[in-house]
Amino acid sequence: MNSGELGCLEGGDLRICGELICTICQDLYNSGWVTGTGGGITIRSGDAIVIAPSGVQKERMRLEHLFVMSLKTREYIHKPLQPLKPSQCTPLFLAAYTCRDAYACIHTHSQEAILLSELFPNSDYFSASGFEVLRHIPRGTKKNGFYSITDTVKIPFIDNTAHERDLHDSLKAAILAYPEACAVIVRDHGIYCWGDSWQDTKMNTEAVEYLFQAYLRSRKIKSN
Ligand SMILES: CSCCC(=O)C(=O)COP(=O)(O)O
Ligand SMILES: [Zn+2]
Repeated sequence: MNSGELGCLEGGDLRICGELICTICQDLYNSGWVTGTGGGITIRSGDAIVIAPSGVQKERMRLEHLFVMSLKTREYIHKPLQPLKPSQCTPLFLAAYTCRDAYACIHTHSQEAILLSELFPNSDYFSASGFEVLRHIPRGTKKNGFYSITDTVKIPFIDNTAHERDLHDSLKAAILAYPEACAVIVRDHGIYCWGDSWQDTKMNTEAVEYLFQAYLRSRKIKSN
């Protein structure tokens, strides 16, 4: 464990990851995809993963509030000096890192994810075809290429639970059952979305959330 307020977040790649986490959380808040203390993001640099604290307004976080964990040992390399706990999303972020070799993971609380849960109460997945934005959604990872407009993308649903940590097993099962998905919808809660880098993770989240918005709007117009 490094000493000092920032420890290993003082400089180098981990500081950059930490600064990105703070900035991207502000973007998520301004997009309306997180409110209150909900949602979050983690970013990885090699074996080190940077994690936000739990129960704080994520758009107001600063570097000194962040945790750093070793992916291999699961031990904390750095903890904030303030009495904070790591995000309850940590086991879920770890599922994306280990099952998909992701380099970042974003958790939103978007209303569109909630609306889709209501619209498809009995479906195992949300599916869509015919949208331009599909060309920006990877088949699980960009190493497998991207969807085309005529393809059908499937994004699995999992049921919500009272505690974030209890979502772990079903999230992991969905990640493994849908290798061509880069996101999972937690019913009536939000999404987890990952990627091969922080940039890919941010773009994948934007593309998936955009698809949800476009799908719901187009469905509304067609039903009028
Ligand atoms: C069901 S747990 C509620 C917390 C939550 O959904 C969330 O997104 C934020 O968790 P955190 O621990 O990072 O504040
Ligand atoms: Zn949440």
